[in-house]
Amino acid sequence: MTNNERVIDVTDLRRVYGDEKRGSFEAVRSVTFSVDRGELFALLGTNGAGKTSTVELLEGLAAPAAGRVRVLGHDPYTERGRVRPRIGVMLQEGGFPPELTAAETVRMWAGCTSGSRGMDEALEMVGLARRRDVRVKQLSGGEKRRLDLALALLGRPEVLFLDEPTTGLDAEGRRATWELVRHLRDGGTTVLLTTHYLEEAEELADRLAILHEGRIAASGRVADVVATQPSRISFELPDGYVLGDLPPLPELGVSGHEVDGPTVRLRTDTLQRAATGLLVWARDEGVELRRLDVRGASLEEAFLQIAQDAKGQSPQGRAQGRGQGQRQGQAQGQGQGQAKEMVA
Ligand SMILES: Nc1ncnc2c1ncn2[C@@H]1O[C@H](COP(=O)(O)OP(=O)(O)OP(=O)(O)O)[C@@H](O)[C@H]1O
Repeated sequence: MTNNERVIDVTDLRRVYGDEKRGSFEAVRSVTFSVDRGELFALLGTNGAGKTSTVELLEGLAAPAAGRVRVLGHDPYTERGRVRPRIGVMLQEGGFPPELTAAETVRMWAGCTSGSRGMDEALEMVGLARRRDVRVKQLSGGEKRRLDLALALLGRPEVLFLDEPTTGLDAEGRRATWELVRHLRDGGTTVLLTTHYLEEAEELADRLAILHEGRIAASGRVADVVATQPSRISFELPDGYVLGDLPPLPELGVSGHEVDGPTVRLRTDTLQRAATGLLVWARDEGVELRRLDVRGASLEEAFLQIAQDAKGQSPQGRAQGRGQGQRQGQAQGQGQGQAKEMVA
């Protein structure tokens, strides 16, 4: 539950690596977003998009080149002492001493954390209670990630930063971590998550931002980001039929189509109208639309499209994009004559 208290507030954030002498690189370029108390916010993006670079600034591990960061009302870099005890951080790589056991690792860490949750409780929460006496070097990759999470939870943080928390976990471990993160969020913990698993963001995030080359390419509630993408209908044309035999696609609210042998794929922002129009047509014709598949857009489709659009806007992306999409028709022209040839 959120209560509109801005726990994370980021305005026009920039991060630059290197220097003028060796050459510099701007990894985070004018990023602005905020996260309310009790909200789970996901940062998504392709490799190198700038997720970790952004999160590190929020954790106070580095100072921004420009812009403003506030976590719990404080600058996490210059007021680290005020912010650090109230946040939990799960980095991408824990780097624990390999000879210590899981329990010793937690005990060592607990010594550096104020307001500690008990060691047993932390290990229990991440499902490592039975592995407490196993040395870190003997833990699996997924177990190490969970140990990392246990350490982040020790201080009963108000804000939890999770950088790719389920990378390396099997399906069961991933589900268990989702369950735990949801439970923490429901208990009022504010969570900032980075992930490459779009299903994870779909499952957990109240809101998200998609980063591309250091900029936010799209943001909002998951449903709103997904709703920017068209729904899809695919089916096989009945024997003896061609695309031009269907009702006019613009009248069905179809915004684009592809024909691949007998398979027709339609894109539409008015799914019910298009699906109804097609089914009524099939009934009236007395034919079956084989392999009929009707589906709303997914976050994965939205992500891929947004990343592709963002790439297309960079000079390099435009050059790469030339020549793409030639097989895709626009409903306005419909290209039915050409499609007839393709399916005849
Ligand atoms: N210490 C550094 N020095 C120079 N460049 C860096 C440094 N750390 C990251 N970068 C560059 O900054 C860009 C953003 O990296 P970052 O790790 O923030 O991306 P990311 O979105 O977290 O990627 P991934 O999903 O692969 O973890 C990349 O081009 C990366 O090569």
